[in-house]
Amino acid sequence: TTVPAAPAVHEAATRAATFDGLTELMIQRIVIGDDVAASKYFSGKPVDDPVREQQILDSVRQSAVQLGIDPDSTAAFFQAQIDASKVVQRGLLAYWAAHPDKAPTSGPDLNVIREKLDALTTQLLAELVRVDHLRQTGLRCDISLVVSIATGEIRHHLDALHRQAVRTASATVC
Ligand SMILES: O=C(O)C(=O)C[C@]1(C(=O)O)C=C[C@@H](O)C=C1
Repeated sequence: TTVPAAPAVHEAATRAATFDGLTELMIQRIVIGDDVAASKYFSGKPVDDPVREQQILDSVRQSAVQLGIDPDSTAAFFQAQIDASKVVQRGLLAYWAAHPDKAPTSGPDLNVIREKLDALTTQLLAELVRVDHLRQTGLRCDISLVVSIATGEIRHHLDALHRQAVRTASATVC
């Protein structure tokens, strides 16, 4: 009988994994912040919705337990994603207030945007499971993250505001 070499298998998985998938989804969520900002520009609703935030955090905690990942670090990760959206929203709303000619001419329905964010939450949770081991590798985690973020920022042509949001979003990954 062959005994599987568990540490070797784990090594291989660690080497193979990257943060490319996770950072892609984080950036997609940040870009949706543009739609949220446009919707709030027209509705006048505040950027902060503490009730909605608590719903998201409670729900991801429950999912984390079911998926076998740490609920506290999962909630911290999603709090960072929410904070990143607020960076984008505040930046755009301030810019549009100062330059109304640059403001959007229509805003999408917030409920429709939230459905998109909920779908991304499910995908982000699956990625957190996939990269769970990589998040605990210290310097290797930091290096992998920097590479994936740089790749994603270039692919999405992110401006300074959105790159700032990526920094906020990625703060709790490693
Ligand atoms: O749903 C909203 O109203 C948003 O602004 C999005 C979002 C989020 O990132 O999920 C961000 C800030 C709010 O406090 C609540 C949720």
